[in-house]
Amino acid sequence: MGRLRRSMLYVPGNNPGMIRDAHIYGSDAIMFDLEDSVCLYEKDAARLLVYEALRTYDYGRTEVVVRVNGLNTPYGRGDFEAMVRAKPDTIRLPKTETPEDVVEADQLITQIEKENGIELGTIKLIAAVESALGVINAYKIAMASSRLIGIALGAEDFVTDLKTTRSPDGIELLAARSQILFAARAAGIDALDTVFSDVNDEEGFIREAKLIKQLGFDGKSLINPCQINILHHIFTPTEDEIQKSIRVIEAAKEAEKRGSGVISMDGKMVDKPIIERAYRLLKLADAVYTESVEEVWQ
Ligand SMILES: CC(=O)SCCNC(=O)CCNC(=O)[C@H](O)C(C)(C)COP(=O)(O)OP(=O)(O)OC[C@H]1O[C@@H](n2cnc3c(N)ncnc32)[C@H](O)[C@@H]1OP(=O)(O)O
Ligand SMILES: O=C([O-])CC(=O)C(=O)O
Ligand SMILES: [Mg+2]
Repeated sequence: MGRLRRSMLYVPGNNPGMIRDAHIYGSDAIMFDLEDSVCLYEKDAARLLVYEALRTYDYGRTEVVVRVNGLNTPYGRGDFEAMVRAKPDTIRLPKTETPEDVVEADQLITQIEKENGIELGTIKLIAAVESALGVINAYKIAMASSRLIGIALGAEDFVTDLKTTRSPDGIELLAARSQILFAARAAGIDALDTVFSDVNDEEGFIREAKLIKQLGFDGKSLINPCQINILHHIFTPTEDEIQKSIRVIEAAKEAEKRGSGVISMDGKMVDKPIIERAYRLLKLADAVYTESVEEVWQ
């Protein structure tokens, strides 16, 4: 099982207080933003602030991601130059539309790594898809670089591109979410869902988090610390699921001894894919309980 990426907390890159304390809330990743949460006249200041923070603070085991500006903007190149040298774990490329966007970012990172004596391939990439063209190209994007560890949806920009808005049940996002998920699974990387923008709508957030987990996503971007524990709770296997998985595996081992591939448990068929899911659930439970910081669900 790879790194847990249930929760990625966006932190505006121009907010010194939030940047210093971002990891204390216990999200799996923190994502310093140089793009759309930073207005044009603060772009340079934010880049400098995040650069200094990355070189100064110890964020412990939390994955550190920076969302840079795209290379088709006046800020993109400077963001890459500074951020690669500051060595976050991962750079998130916004508004990715083609595999060439990823290749261009990959080559630039390689060049900066070389110039600064950083081991090649150190900095990983997440490609965020935020337009119809990006969704159509999702698989090619997901396959475009060995640095890619995930492909993500940026729904606010996406619905704007589609000329619609976000609805409570998210029907307008279903096709894009599915396409991104297929692309991620086919490429063997993580599928990461978008932000839920109404901090005060807890019920709506829970509904969306359950939906994306059921679709198969590995996690979701967040905008506020109050969303972290709710999301982690939804992504944590229940005691019941854990016990059932243990029984499935025990029954499968017994069946194997008897030379039988398919068995029945509580009236339901248990065969290879079900056994594989049981192992995966136990691995997730193990990662959640051993790797994540304490979480209290009340
Ligand atoms: C479409 C897109 O591109 S979305 C991605 C870009 N957007 C962002 O990055 C926005 C990130 N989120 C935020 O800036 C804020 O959460 C807001 C503006 C939405 C709400 O801010 P507030 O009203 O201050 O939130 P709230 O009152 O819940 O904050 C509680 C505490 O959490 C801190 N906090 C809030 N959001 C964050 C965050 N994203 N990261 C780190 N700390 C945070 C606050 O500083 C505050 O700390 P304090 O108690 O020490 O003062
Ligand atoms: O990455 C995200 O979820 C936030 C974002 O940029 C968008 O929704 O357009
Ligand atoms: Mg966006």
